[in-house]
Amino acid sequence: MSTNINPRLTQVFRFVRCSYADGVAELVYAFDHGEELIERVRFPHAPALPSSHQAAFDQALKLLHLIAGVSYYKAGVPPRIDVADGPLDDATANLLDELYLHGLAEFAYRNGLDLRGRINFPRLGAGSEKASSRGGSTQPEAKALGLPHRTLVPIGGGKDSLVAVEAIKSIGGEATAVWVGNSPLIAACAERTGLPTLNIQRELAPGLFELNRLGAWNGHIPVTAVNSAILAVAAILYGFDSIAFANERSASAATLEYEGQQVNHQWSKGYAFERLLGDWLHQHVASDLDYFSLLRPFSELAVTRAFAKLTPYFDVFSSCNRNFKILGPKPADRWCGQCPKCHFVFLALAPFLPKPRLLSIFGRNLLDDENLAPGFDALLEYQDHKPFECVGEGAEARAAMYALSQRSEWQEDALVARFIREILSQLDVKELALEPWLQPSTEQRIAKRVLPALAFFA
Ligand SMILES: CC(=O)N[C@H]1[C@@H](OP(=O)(O)OP(=O)(O)OC[C@H]2O[C@@H](n3ccc(=O)[nH]c3=O)[C@H](O)[C@@H]2O)O[C@H](CO)[C@@H](O)[C@@H]1O[C@H](C)C(=O)N[C@@H](C)C(=O)N[C@@H](CCC(=O)O)C(=O)O
Ligand SMILES: Nc1ncnc2c1ncn2[C@@H]1O[C@H](COP(=O)(O)OP(=O)(O)OP(=O)(O)O)[C@@H](O)[C@H]1O
Repeated sequence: MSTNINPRLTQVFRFVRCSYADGVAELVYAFDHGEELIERVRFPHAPALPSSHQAAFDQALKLLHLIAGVSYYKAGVPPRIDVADGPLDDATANLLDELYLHGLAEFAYRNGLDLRGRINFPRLGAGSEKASSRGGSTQPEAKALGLPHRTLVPIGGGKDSLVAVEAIKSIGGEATAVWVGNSPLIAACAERTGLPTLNIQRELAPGLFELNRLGAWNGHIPVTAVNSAILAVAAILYGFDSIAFANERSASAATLEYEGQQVNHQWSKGYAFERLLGDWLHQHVASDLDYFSLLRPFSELAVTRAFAKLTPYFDVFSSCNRNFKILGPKPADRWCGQCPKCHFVFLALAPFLPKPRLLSIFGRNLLDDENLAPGFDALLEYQDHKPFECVGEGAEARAAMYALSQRSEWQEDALVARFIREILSQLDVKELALEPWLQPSTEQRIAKRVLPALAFFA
């Protein structure tokens, strides 16, 4: 990218081309006629692709190109989107319109932008009723590829994916722990699972960092969608029939509502995206490739209860996202203790772990630090909205805090005592029970072969 381009002033975001050779996918983008931005995804020890799988692979790669473009599109959000390959079928255009609008909703809100009506991927037969095909696609399924009955289990370094791993291990069968990027923390968690591992490397186009320095728009992107698309390519390449994410039910709840639009930091972890991508893969890639979340029926509290039994992971895992920066310094400890993820995971594990055990994981008692009151207030949605982070619903944070307020070993800690003193009287105690949060819901799309893994949570 020539250094004098201000991406905020560009007119067109272009999906230039994508290619794959020798285990490396190249995804190429540009603003107007500026320099190319090239993202590379490296698939280690990639096997040769059988010719019967080529068409499916090409479709998955094309979707990855379109989805990963969100990191670059956001730098300028120009009024036009151009896809060099030509317009998209309705299902593909719908998926992308939804992903870019909702996945960038936090980005738009925090930058004071309104993306409604601005994101229109070019579609075949443009002018046809966009809304009519939103309700459910009638497109037939792609053919089955006879993919091996093996599961890719993405690992994020935190508690959720480790719970999913153990649930899948409980039913036997082949599974591989897979992660994108070069985090040593995630690598250590993946090793600890005892499963075979697969580490896919992703290099953002260096030009993006230059654009950021030049004052590009910047903010949150739906990174789970990017990881999901990478894993769909991997499933076809290496031969897996299932991709089992660990996105909990609570991820579908909006962070806040603004001018009639729901803003959800975790949109691409939510059920709406899971349905869109799962259906799209069945229609365009292979009818026997299943993409789903194994934790979809469960709240964050149900997940932390399950994780509390997984002691072998206590000295390796971390949910603190500050560990996962590509650039810049990482925290000295696995838990920074300052961010909403640290606060939430501490609070959500507390009802299910002996107190000394919890303190040994975090190295300190976050609920006994007055300075952290604003952080915990936001989690409880008390005088603030839920933080822009991957945390549970306000109501489940309140249920966890209430449970602690009833226990002598926690009652005197600064923030629990403050909850009892200042907040509890404003709440309806009937709505603070922990038990309802531990019940699974029925909404899920888990592949039939993997469904018995739900017994792990009984
Ligand atoms: C680790 C993190 O939280 N990063 C966010 C942070 O980025 P920062 O500038 O502080 O440092 P880097 O992570 O090194 O990124 C440098 C710049 O690169 C761009 N970028 C990075 C990754 C990517 O996939 N696309 C990109 O465009 C971006 O311009 C960075 O500035 O702040 C950024 C700006 O707000 C965020 O975009 C970074 O978020 C990452 C994409 C990220 O991986 N975040 C996850 C921890 C995250 O938010 N996960 C969500 C998943 C929700 C979902 O729907 O997918 C969650 O756990 O809830
Ligand atoms: N780098 C990554 N590579 C592959 N999958 C990832 C990566 N980071 C996160 N994921 C997956 O995305 C989903 C959401 O991530 P999330 O951070 O919520 O989970 P987690 O790290 O397992 O748990 P926690 O909520 O404690 O952080 C999980 O299925 C996780 O495995």
